[in-house]
Amino acid sequence: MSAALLRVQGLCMRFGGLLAVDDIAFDVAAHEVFAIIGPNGAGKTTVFNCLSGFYKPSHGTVALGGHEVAGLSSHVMAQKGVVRTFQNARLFKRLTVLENLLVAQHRHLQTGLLPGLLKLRSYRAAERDALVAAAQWLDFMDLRSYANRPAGQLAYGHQRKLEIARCMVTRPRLLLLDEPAAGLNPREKDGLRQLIAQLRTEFGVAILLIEHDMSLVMGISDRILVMDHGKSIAMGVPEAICANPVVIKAYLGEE
Ligand SMILES: Nc1ncnc2c1ncn2[C@@H]1O[C@H](COP(=O)(O)OP(=O)(O)OP(=O)(O)O)[C@@H](O)[C@H]1O
Repeated sequence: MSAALLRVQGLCMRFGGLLAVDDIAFDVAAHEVFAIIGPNGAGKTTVFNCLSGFYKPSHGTVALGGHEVAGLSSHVMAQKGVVRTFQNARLFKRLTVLENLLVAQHRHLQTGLLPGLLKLRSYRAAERDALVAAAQWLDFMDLRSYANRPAGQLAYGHQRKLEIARCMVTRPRLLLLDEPAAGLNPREKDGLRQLIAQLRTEFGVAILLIEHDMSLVMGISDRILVMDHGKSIAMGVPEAICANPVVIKAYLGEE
């Protein structure tokens, strides 16, 4: 396996008396699909929040491409190529689908106020590039016919696709997907499975996902970390995780 893109070591997150994340360690390689699973309240989302700049970890290190990034803001993490989706799609619901994709790039590129006010050539070029990239992702996600609709009016499955497009339009190195299959119908889940495979192979992004849909997780993940009560209880390839009695007891057994 190639060198780690993301290396997490000794990660802890404490909320008062609760150690929600307790000494978690794992690597994600470039182009890898890595899943974190575990029962409700295991600490999965808290790990995501620590990796994407929403929480400053209580302890531990997070290295991206060999550089320490623990505690940086979500905005800086996005500039470094780490972006995420949320359990419930967080979009600018009153902006159009296209505008959502443009805003994502503006926040990312930071062409600056002055060039924008003066409409300098560099600003116009950035605007044009942003439109081209947005159009490409609208096509790729089959959302072009909704381009001028407010995002909040899209069907839920389309909103989830738009949220992933909004991440991808910033050309991330690592995409964090928080329960991407939640609320999707079986056909949409099949589409998601294909989409994740394509994002990795065609766009070279590594994917870290939290997911409760075991069929999806087992079908798309290279490796899986299982958490329970904040701790890591198993890590390995899907076949090994499925056959691990500790995992079956803690997680699969409660289905
Ligand atoms: N901001 C917070 N303040 C206090 N406690 C928190 C906070 N965020 C999470 N927790 C607690 O930390 C623990 C882990 O929560 P977390 O949301 O990370 O679990 P999870 O594995 O993502 O669960 P789920 O699968 O239900 O989303 C839970 O006991 C939760 O109540």
